[in-house]
Amino acid sequence: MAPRKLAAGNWKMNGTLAALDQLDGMAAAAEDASCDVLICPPALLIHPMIARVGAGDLLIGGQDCHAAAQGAHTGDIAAAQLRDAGATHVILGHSERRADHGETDALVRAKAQAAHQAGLVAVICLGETEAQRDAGATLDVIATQLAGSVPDGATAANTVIAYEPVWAIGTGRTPTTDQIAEVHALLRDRLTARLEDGADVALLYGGSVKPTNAAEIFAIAHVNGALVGGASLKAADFVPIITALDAA
Ligand SMILES: O=C(CO)COP(=O)(O)O
Repeated sequence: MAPRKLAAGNWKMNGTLAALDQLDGMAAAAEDASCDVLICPPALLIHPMIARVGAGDLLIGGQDCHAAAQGAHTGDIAAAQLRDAGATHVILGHSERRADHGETDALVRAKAQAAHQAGLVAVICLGETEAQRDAGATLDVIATQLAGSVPDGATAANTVIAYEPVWAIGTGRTPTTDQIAEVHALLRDRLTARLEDGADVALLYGGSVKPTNAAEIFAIAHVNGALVGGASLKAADFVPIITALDAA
């Protein structure tokens, strides 16, 4: 088995019901493509999205879940509630949540465990800051985040890892292909050493992925797809990224 290719869109805190119009083109591209295609909208849009696209090939996911199965956690969402709404995946440990909500590797690991228990695929995000890269600490930072954020029980079927350098998110700046290759090789090595099917875990790159740079990024060894922010909001931008991944 090889890693399944995945084109994933993270809508972050963007989109209202009017944005559902963008889904039709994305759903059509997902039907045509052999790679997996996932959109993670704000939680309020999960149900309307699934109602709009039906049980087709376009997968819908959440952007976070609580580590507990249920209970007194005002404002939070449980993994089982995402699953109940029809989500198949949940993004965890995005750098914006690590920064805005103080999420640690241990918390991300606990959330991933909750996601697995609920039957969701955890898309676990890792990435260095610009200061960490400038200090030459990138590989150490990534290895530490990976070791701390991935729970026991992770498999290629229930876990995806997304490498998202913090300085590349929403900036239009991307690492060189060598820099991406170096991190993805480390991820593959560590996952293969730790998990029985670590060679098959899908590894995504994220950070300023656009239609113009997607093909170059998808040609890098151990890049099995992308986690796309801004360019996943419009079908005109996201569909060419899906097509590039399918062709890679
Ligand atoms: O954070 C990201 C996806 O999770 C990347 O965002 P951009 O594609 O907008 O840089």
